[in-house]
Amino acid sequence: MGANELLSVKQLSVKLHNNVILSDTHLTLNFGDILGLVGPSGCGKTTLLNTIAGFNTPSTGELNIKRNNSNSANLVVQENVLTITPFSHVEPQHRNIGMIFQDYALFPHLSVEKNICFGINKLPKSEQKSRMTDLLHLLKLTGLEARFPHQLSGGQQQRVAIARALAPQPTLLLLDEPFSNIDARLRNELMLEMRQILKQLKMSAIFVTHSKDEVFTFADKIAVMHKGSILQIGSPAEVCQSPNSWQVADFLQLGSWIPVKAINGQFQSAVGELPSTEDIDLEENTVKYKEYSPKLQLLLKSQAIEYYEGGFEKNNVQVDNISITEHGFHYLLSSIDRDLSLSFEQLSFYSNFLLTLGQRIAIKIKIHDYQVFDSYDDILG
Ligand SMILES: Nc1ncnc2c1ncn2[C@@H]1O[C@H](COP(=O)(O)OP(=O)(O)OP(=O)(O)O)[C@@H](O)[C@H]1O
Repeated sequence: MGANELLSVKQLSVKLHNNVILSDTHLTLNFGDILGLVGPSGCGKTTLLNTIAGFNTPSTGELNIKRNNSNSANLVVQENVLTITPFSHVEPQHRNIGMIFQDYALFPHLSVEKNICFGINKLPKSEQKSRMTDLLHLLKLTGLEARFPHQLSGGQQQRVAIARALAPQPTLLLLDEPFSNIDARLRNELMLEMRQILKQLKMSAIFVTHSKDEVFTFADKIAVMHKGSILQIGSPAEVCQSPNSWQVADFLQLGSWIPVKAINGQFQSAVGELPSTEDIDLEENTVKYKEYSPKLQLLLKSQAIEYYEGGFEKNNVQVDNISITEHGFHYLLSSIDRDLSLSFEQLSFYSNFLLTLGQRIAIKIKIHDYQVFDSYDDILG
């Protein structure tokens, strides 16, 4: 493992009740990084988290977890690396990992104080007291130590769950959908505060979420999962700028999709020909599509759409839906061209121009570095 790596997962597969849930999964996490696992429901996010925590056993592959808290290369010694394989299981309590469950799993019959100290009750009383006082302060829970979980708000319960997970001073924190039970209005504020706390503690963390907004606010890196594998891992900016597959771009809703046909390197669409591909390295792009695939899709961001005012003879779309947002009017456009192979129904377009429902207008694509993906493999399953 590299000096800065806290966790490495190699060729991991996991079977549950004879079903393959994870296959050939690779992942590395550096000290101090917060990684968000995202993907559609059922893709295996919780299974991966539970396998790292030690609640599932790998069928193949290997996990390596460092147990020390330091990222200083010369302090890392081999004995501090736990290696977990199908033949060498390490119990969850020996992994030095803290886990926060979606429902927080606080002990209802224990006070805040006893919940927090649950995992450190073998330490001397003075040490327990000192860690608890620090955590109460850090998580703004001072004064609530005698309360029971049912006497706390959802946000306070989450803070207690975090304090309890941090008390044993884990190397890694795992959080399963940590913000899903928090009121939508408070969620953003709480995410920013929790992120600050984890950064202050230099704590490494992996969290699971369904929400792209959550992952962009809370994570340093994101891993997009699909059908039991990680498709792409990188910083939010890297993944948004260069999604490596149709599934990644689609899950993160990076733009609208319109069908295209490739004819000698030139793409045709229901809103005209795309700018020339002369500058595009087709060799490189062939990893994303096969020229004759029947399901080539262009990823189109609203800013790449140019509106021709008064160009009615070139009308190619009509306005099917209008809503008002903080970015101006949001229109959903469908193509007028009914060529089934190229028509589209929901092109998202933000503009300050006032258009009316059913109005036909002309648009043009103004991008030069467009991204075309092949969604055929996904349709085949
Ligand atoms: N104990 C189990 N035995 C058998 N199959 C399971 C078990 N736990 C989960 N699965 C299956 O594994 C797949 C992945 O489940 P998992 O909970 O890891 O997905 P997820 O991405 O976290 O989903 P969600 O976002 O809906 O929570 C699902 O098809 C689920 O039905």
